[in-house]
Amino acid sequence: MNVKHQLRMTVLGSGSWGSVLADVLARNGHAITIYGRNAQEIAEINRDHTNSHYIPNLQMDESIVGTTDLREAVQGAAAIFFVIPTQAIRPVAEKVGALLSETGNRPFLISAAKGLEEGTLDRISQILTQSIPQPVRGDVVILSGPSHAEDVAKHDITTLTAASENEDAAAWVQWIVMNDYMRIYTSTDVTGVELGGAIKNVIAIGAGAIHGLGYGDNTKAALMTRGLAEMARLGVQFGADPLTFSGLSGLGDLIVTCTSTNSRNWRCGDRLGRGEPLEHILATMGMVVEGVPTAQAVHTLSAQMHVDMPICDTIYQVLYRDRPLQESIDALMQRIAKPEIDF
Ligand SMILES: NC(=O)c1ccc[n+]([C@@H]2O[C@H](COP(=O)([O-])OP(=O)(O)OC[C@H]3O[C@@H](n4cnc5c(N)ncnc54)[C@H](O)[C@@H]3O)[C@@H](O)[C@H]2O)c1
Ligand SMILES: O=P(O)(O)OC[C@H](O)CO
Repeated sequence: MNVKHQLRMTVLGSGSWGSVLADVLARNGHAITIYGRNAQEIAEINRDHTNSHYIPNLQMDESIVGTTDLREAVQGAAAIFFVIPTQAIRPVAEKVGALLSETGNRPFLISAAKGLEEGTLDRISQILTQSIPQPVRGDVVILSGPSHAEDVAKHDITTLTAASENEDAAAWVQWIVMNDYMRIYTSTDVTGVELGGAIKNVIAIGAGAIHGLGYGDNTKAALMTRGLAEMARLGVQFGADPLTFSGLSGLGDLIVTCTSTNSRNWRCGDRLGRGEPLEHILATMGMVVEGVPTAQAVHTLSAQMHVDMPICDTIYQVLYRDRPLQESIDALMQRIAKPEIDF
């Protein structure tokens, strides 16, 4: 265990990643409150130090305090981690903003979620800065990278990127999260880190789908490599550094999400490939599948920016336009021949 100067921090979201991140921070010596909306789950965390629905293999640090009271969670926190589904971040952040205006603390805002908001197409850093007034917030930091909660719960060696426009804020998050099984790198490319983390979820649905259909390793490698090209192509249009997509939040997360049965996005795709309807998959997953709403946002964003993203678009057509999977894959293969590097 890595004992550090104790800070009081809050994790918003008592799902799989929120519970594991809270545990990492508590084991690092910090005083952690975890906020959840489900009273039963929070009672279980406080009583048994477990979260059996979301992350059964985690035994949480006993110092973690669970609450369903957002005010109690926010008050006095040096940092607030947002670890809830992307589509829920704006309403929660607006409440946090109102509470911070009363409580007076000015915490770092750290997003560990990965996605784009439907409708606005905003990244999470944009949602946070729009929803929480500048005078009551510290710097925004994005924490992203290959990190299945199930593996971090086992203390598997894990690497992440902390990205912020303010290098010092990224370094602060690096310092509070790092220990002997978590190694954190810093970046100032917030846009690149966020877009990589969001778009890899869409590609992972595709990776699961081709597995479900019976395709093999060549096809998976093709999908991942060309998917990476698509995320970089969109990212550079927003000013991201193309090299960021070869890093932990891009390629690294693409590898873990496209090759692991732990991935909810991969599992969603696999079940689609086996012929299950999307509505049934989402209703029975019991956890968030970020790639589904993000596929819609990426579809609109790429059209607005005139960026060619045929794999993401195919996944969108399958998810939202009921286009048959096999027919979509055949159409992808029949596109006009082109050079590999085409930025
Ligand atoms: N699970 C992982 O391995 C992992 C790793 C890295 C990043 N992430 C990202 O973290 C985010 C959260 O994922 P997760 O795996 O913890 O999801 P999850 O489905 O396991 O849990 C989501 C949690 O958010 C809560 N929630 C949903 N809407 C809410 C609202 N309006 N207010 C308060 N709480 C709300 C749910 O009750 C649940 O506790 C996602 O963006 C995901 O991509 C997940
Ligand atoms: O289970 P997934 O597909 O939501 O992926 C979780 C994390 O983003 C992996 O880094």
